Amino acid sequence: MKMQRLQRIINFTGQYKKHLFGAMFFAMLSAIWMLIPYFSIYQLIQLSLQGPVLRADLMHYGSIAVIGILFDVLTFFIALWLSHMAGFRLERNMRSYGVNRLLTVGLRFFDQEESGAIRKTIDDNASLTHTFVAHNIPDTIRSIVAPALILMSIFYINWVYGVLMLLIVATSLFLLNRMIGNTADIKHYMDSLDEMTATSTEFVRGMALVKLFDVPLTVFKRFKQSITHYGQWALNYSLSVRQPYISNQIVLEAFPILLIFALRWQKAISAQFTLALFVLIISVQIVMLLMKVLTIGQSLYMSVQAVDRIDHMFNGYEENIESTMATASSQVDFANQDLVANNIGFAYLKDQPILHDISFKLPHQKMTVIVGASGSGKSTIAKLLIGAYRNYSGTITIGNQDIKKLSEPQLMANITFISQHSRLFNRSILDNLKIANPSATAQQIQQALKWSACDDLVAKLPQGINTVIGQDGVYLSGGEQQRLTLCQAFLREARIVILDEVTASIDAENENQMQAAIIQLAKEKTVILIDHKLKITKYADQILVFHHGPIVERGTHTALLAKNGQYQMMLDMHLQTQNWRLGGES
Ligand SMILES: Nc1ncnc2c1ncn2[C@@H]1O[C@H](COP(=O)(O)OP(=O)(O)OP(=O)(O)O)[C@@H](O)[C@H]1O
Repeated sequence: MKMQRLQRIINFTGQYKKHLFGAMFFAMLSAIWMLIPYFSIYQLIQLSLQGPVLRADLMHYGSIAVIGILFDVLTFFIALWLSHMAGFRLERNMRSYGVNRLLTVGLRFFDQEESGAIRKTIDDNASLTHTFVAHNIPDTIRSIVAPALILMSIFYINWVYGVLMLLIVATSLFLLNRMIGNTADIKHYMDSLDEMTATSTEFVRGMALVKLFDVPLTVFKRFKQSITHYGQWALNYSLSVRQPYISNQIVLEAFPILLIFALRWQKAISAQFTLALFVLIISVQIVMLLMKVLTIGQSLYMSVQAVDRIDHMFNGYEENIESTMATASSQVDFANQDLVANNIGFAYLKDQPILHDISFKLPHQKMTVIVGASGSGKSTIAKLLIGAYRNYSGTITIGNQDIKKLSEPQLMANITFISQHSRLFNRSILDNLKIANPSATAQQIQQALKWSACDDLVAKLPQGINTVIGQDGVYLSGGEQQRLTLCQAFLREARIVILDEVTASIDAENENQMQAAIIQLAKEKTVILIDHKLKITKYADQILVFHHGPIVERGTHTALLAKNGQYQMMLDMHLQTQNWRLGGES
């Protein structure tokens, strides 16, 4: 299973797979060159036992050692260069994979997952696999091949020393393995690290608010808890590896020290003793190299997890698209069609209903305003209308088409959805408008700019409609951006426009201009406006009042005022808050 997953990571290197195999080959060569200095030392020890070592011998074996080191460095450099080529391609392909999967998931995904977390999951996991391929693979090859060759050579020289070396290395590796901990611990470590990173992002984002409102830092309790949790895990982990760590140090360091003491009591240095000392010293080197092999298990686990983590983020979000694949290719046209919702019931979480028995009709080319208390489900119904969630009870039809049977592209070709979070790209205004309708003529664009009250705004910009947003100090206010997104709505051919709280955070002047634009838009298209300012409601053909589940009132502004019910109450409260503000100003 792990091999298959490893194969999957390697497949992400694409055409650079051969670079990876090249890197493995050069890493093997470098391991052979790495042994040359040890060979020189061994030869010099042998010579020293036969008498004083000649300068010429020293120069000879010294030169061989230097050549060995140079070739070791060169071949390992080539190995790393090739593995980095493969690693960077892998990282790029992993990112493309993540981005392509973004295109396959339904809108529900973007409602449930935070954009920052999505970016982080794709970016961080892609870099994790890069480290594995670019660094760990050549390191591991070298760290396996070199010790294996050393061990074989020692066995060849003297099998007793071979066994001695094997014993030292095996004991040390056993202890080191205990130090690494199990995969559950590593997963725990990664999870708590992720949690700490996520909460730290929240901490940085929220800092401005803390300063503005002068609130105590206790609001970041979750951040503190995540640090404590991570710290606690790290401490427990360190304490749990205390014993094997100390034992390992004894194996690696105390034995050679004991041998040096033993040396003092020797009358003459025997060849056997010198060889034993050489074996011990070289064993330490082997353990150092093999340590890297042990940690590769950890890196491999983390890399395999990396692909799984990206997959996991998307799992379950493709169902919308798959279930409607059959009809995806056919075009549908909502022109002159009414939108009808019948007995809609919906809950994000089981047993926590948000919408209950909702029925309404949105006549085409009319303006419907949805109002209601915060959390009453206004945005939720909009999400159902655009097909982001399809697990609701009841039916939503446009003409005779059940929207559950339409694919997301079919729906989005006919519906424009704009929320207060809609943003423009940092491209020219014209480019942004063309995104809404690539075939819009200059005349249509001028008309849309006029209707959305953006013509003056564009005229004031240094390069007019070709001005690039965010460049040369050109920035647009939130209200100006909202007006331009409304201009996009005019340009789109979609017959239905849903506007979710688009005037929520804009000033009075922008609001008046937006209001005029929305009234104009309703002459062209079917408009559904979710609103809490209750200024535009008097122009609506229909108002739907939501109240935590069902629709409690419906009708025109005048009809609802006559009812003197929930709508009137909301209006009174709104007026009251406006008076408070006026009072504050005076
Ligand atoms: N993605 C989601 N997952 C789970 N619950 C959600 C999600 N989005 C909204 N909710 C919950 O559904 C309820 C209705 O939310 P919704 O955003 O539809 O209300 P709203 O009427 O638009 O409120 P507001 O006027 O404050 O924007 C709220 O209790 C909210 O917490």
